[in-house]
Amino acid sequence: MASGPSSGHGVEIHLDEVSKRYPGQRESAVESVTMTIPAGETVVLVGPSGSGKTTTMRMINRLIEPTSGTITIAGQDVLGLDPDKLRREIGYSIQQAGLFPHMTVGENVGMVPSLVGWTKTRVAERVDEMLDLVGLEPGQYRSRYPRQLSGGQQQRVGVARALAANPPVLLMDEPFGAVDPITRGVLQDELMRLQADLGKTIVFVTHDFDEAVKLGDRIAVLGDRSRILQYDTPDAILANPADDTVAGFVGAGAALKQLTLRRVREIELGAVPTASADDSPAAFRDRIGSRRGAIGLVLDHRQRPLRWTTAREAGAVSSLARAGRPVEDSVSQASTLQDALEAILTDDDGVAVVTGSRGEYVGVVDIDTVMNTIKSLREEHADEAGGRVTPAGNSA
Ligand SMILES: Nc1ncnc2c1ncn2[C@@H]1O[C@H](COP(=O)(O)OP(=O)(O)OP(=O)(O)O)[C@@H](O)[C@H]1O
Repeated sequence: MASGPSSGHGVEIHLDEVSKRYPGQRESAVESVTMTIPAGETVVLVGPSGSGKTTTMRMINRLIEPTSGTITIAGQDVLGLDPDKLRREIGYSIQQAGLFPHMTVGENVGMVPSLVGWTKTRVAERVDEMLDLVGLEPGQYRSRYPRQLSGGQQQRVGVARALAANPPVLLMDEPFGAVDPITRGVLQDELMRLQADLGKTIVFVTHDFDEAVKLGDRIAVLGDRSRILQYDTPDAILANPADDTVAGFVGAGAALKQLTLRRVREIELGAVPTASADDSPAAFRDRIGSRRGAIGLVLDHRQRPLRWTTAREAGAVSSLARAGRPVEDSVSQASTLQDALEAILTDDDGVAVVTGSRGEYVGVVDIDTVMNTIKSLREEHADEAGGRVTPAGNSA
């Protein structure tokens, strides 16, 4: 393909009216799918079992041959390329890692680079580099066999293998489907970290909508025969599912899931009166005022939150260092709104204090701020929905 495997940067993939009918079947498994997967983005295909996600994905590297339609990668028609060469230029990682059991970890990871003719030394270096990248110490793991690894470690090797020849495109078919939820979360975080550096074009298949929300720049929700029900950003799909089927797939708690996509730094923070611990309690009492629910924040000499206090509590002590109650918890500007909501719900006064990179006070969030954010997100996407553009060839 145009950019070649060595440059490694993501390239655009385009599917144009792609269909697949398996031999002997009356109905097609995939019917006329048209979609563009932008260069450098992670696009997640989600949909119920049997909707044709795997079939769609495998046609991209021609593990399955399309019955009709065109697929281009970086503008090149994949049907015009040699399938073996094509597959070496596309990383592929599957559930249960799909490692060769009789090959060591190092041999598995180095397989494609060896096949495409890298020297032994270069392959060995690359294997170690890749194992490092996915958090496996090369000296400890490169000579093991897959059965000597945990499920999560095998998945890591699977990802290392897929990345080894630095392909511009990565196809991942439920790569984290077979591990426990905690390991899955860790592997998802690692993939996001890797992708932030690598900028591959990733097509990712999953059943798990939450995984799609977390990993996807865009999500394609597929129905029967891979019909595209909605293809949009996670935010837009959560705010405004295209129809009842998508809404059902999004599941309960769409608004809560949306909160995981927003960071505290993106919203307008509120403010409360602040004083330093050695300020006059009486003066601070007056500044907080007697409005119902009014509270103030006592800061230390480095502006870090120390204590919450009401006017009455401030008036009852000789030093603000003992006023009210300690600040138990704070959120950072990088926290998600879901974290902020958690902090608000567990705080006695329903307020979360937000701190900057040095732990200094920068503002507060309360339930009204969170609700207003959700409301404006919904309105924003409702406006978009008025003029929604559906992928060509699909009636969403
Ligand atoms: N080799 C095959 N021969 C005949 N039919 C097949 C073949 N492979 C898949 N199918 C059928 O094609 C349809 C789509 O299968 P596919 O595996 O692409 O779906 P999927 O969405 O990936 O499902 P899952 O989430 O369960 O993996 C299914 O109805 C399946 O039975």
